[in-house]
Amino acid sequence: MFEANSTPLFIEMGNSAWKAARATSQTDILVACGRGETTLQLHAWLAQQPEQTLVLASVGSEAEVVALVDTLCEKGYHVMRATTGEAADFKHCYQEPQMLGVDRWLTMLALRSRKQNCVILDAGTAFTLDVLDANGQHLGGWISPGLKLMQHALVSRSERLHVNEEWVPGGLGSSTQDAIGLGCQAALQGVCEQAIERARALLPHADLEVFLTGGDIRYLNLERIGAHQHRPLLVLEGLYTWWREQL
Ligand SMILES: Nc1ncnc2c1ncn2[C@@H]1O[C@H](COP(=O)(O)OP(=O)(O)OP(=O)(O)O)[C@@H](O)[C@H]1O
Ligand SMILES: CC(C)(CO)[C@@H](O)C(=O)NCCC(=O)O
Ligand SMILES: [K+]
Repeated sequence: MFEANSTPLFIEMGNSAWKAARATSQTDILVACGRGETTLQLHAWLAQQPEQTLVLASVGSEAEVVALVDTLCEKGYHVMRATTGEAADFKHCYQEPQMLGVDRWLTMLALRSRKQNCVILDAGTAFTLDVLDANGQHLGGWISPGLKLMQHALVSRSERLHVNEEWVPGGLGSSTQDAIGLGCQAALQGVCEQAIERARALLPHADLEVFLTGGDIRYLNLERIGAHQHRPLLVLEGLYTWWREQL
């Protein structure tokens, strides 16, 4: 389909990490190929990749993104940047359309061709919900703190509190770290379950497809979520869809 050296790298600049993927040559399937935290790490990583065309989207500040794109262009890369905008067969409901985060917009772009009612749960730095109906209408969503943000909000307000990366699983914690881990995990689980419930209430007679993405999905009790598809690269899939439609 594409020449290996003519297909771009797809890069999402998230709130705390960047993630990259490339399309396999035979199919439309994306494969994750890089991840890092700083732009310095991104430049070092890019220097080792063959691609010279970059398709990117960023939830960072406009000044940061512009500076990054300028630097990449100076280094000789051809950069295509996706921003929240308009797309055929899909309409989002924000009164100020550009205010919708590009990561959220891209997940819906990736799913709109299904013409299904979709619930999209993204558990990253922030937790986001978006509901897209079968007519391609975005009904709206939620934004709440992600797991780490919740934990750090507690720690930042009290000298006494500390968190662990991992905590002992179970119902109740018998240390501060476990109690915070379990409490925040329960909050994340709760927001996911309520999100699905709310979407069902809005679309009572319709089938709903539930899509999960974001690294913190691993902390969810998936049995309680019910039928779902786990799509770790959903934002990048949307970026790929966007790119295909620019050609
Ligand atoms: N490949 C990975 N390597 C290391 N940590 C990961 C990986 N994937 C996910 N994680 C962990 O999962 C958490 C959530 O991941 P995700 O990539 O969804 O969000 P994020 O990078 O924190 O947020 P954002 O997408 O807003 O930048 C991160 O805090 C990270 O610690
Ligand atoms: C909510 C986040 C931080 C999730 O990554 C991002 O989508 C964003 O910055 N959004 C802008 C605000 C909004 O979507 O309403
Ligand atoms: K995200």
